[in-house]
Amino acid sequence: MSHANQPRPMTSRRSGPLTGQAQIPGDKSISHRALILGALSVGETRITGLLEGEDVLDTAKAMAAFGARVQRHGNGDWTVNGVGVGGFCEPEGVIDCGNSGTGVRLIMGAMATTPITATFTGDASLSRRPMARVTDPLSEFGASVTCREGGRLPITIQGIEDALPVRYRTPVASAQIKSAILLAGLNAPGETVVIEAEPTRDHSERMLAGFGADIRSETTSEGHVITLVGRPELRAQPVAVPRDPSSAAFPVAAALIVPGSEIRVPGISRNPTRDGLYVTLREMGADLLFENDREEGGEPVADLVVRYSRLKGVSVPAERAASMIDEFPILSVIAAFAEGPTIMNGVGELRVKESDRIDAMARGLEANGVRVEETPDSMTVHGMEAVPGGATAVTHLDHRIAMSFMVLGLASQSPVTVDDGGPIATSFPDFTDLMRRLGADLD
Ligand SMILES: O=C(O)C1=C[C@@H](OP(=O)(O)O)[C@@H](O)[C@H](O)C1
Ligand SMILES: C=C(OP(=O)(O)O)C(=O)O
Repeated sequence: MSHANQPRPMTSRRSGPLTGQAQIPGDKSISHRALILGALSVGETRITGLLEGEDVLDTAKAMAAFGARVQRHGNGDWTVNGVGVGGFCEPEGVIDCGNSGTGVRLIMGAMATTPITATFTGDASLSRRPMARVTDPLSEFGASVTCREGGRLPITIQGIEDALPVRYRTPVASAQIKSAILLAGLNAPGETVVIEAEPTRDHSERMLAGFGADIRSETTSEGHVITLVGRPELRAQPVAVPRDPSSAAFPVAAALIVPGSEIRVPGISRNPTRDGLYVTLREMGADLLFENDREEGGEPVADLVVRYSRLKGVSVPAERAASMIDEFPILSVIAAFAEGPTIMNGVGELRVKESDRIDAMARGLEANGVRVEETPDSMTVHGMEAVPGGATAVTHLDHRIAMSFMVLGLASQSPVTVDDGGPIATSFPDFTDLMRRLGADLD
């Protein structure tokens, strides 16, 4: 699915104090995985709290195309009757993953060791993104891959029947590469091993274990090593999807930079592979209070109270990047209101997300009067007392760029406009209404 083709400009304006409770939607990463693992399981998986953003709805459609029975029963309430590991049927049509890198990469992994053929496509943003990082290891299982030059979509994969297990060191820190390999390893005999130089989000490991797979993670001299025993019978599970810390980052940022604000964000993830932004904000002097630590759906969560804070710039270490990889756009907005520079290191991966996020944020911030310096894998934002605003930022079909500049405009001197807010629907369809309920002036 692709969001409306007509660009939808949005504008945000300097707002009064934000107050109230921000009910964040379900985690996008966990939602994708719940649908895919449900489809690869025997029995009925009931999912509650599923994110009903376009990315996830595209994955739901894809799982149905591969033969699972996927049904919506109410807001976030879904069931998936799976076909078992290796049970995917050959889809009749092309699998359109819209704007979603997670969707297309994990689904290619899930089907690569089943003897069926599938063709994958996506929107203009997804079609620019590198896919060889996933199709290369899938070829090592024995799958045949046909793709556009440069390893980009559209891609046709002919899955292999007698796959061989793979031992693979990921070339960059990427949970999508890791997860695609693990999903392919489900239908290979023996042990499939993924080695990461540094840990990335561990939702796949947690959920594969929850569905009955034999999977273990350990840190050795080689790095972070994940070992999966192939050909398990995955058992259908109830999945309660926790709320998305990457989506929560936007109202959290707004409360931090709009004077007089205090908001509450219930049930936010405290998964250490996802909390780098909150560690960084604490270092910047943010007033963050986490309460009621608990576990939901196998994930650590807590309630967060955020208050407006006078912040100072910091240097973010490169080894923290993976645990906050999607939060750098909104961090660069927060940094614009901090005292001194905020240096973001080891962020080269931002250049191959839905957009080149370093370039998109640097150009948009500069247009709105903020000084930014960049290198191939770093970005430095120089904070200022009063951010001018008053310009239009180009979003390049990137939801997090759009939401970041909508937050900027809530505290800048003059309004901020984005050329197209449509892509926000891929991850946070309720963003505008939720922000308005907190008192934000945007449309
Ligand atoms: O595995 C996932 O669900 C995701 C992993 C991240 O990508 P990489 O791990 O490939 O950097 C992140 O950018 C994306 O939003 C979701
Ligand atoms: C990069 C992101 O998602 P994906 O890779 O799934 O498109 C994101 O949500 O910021």
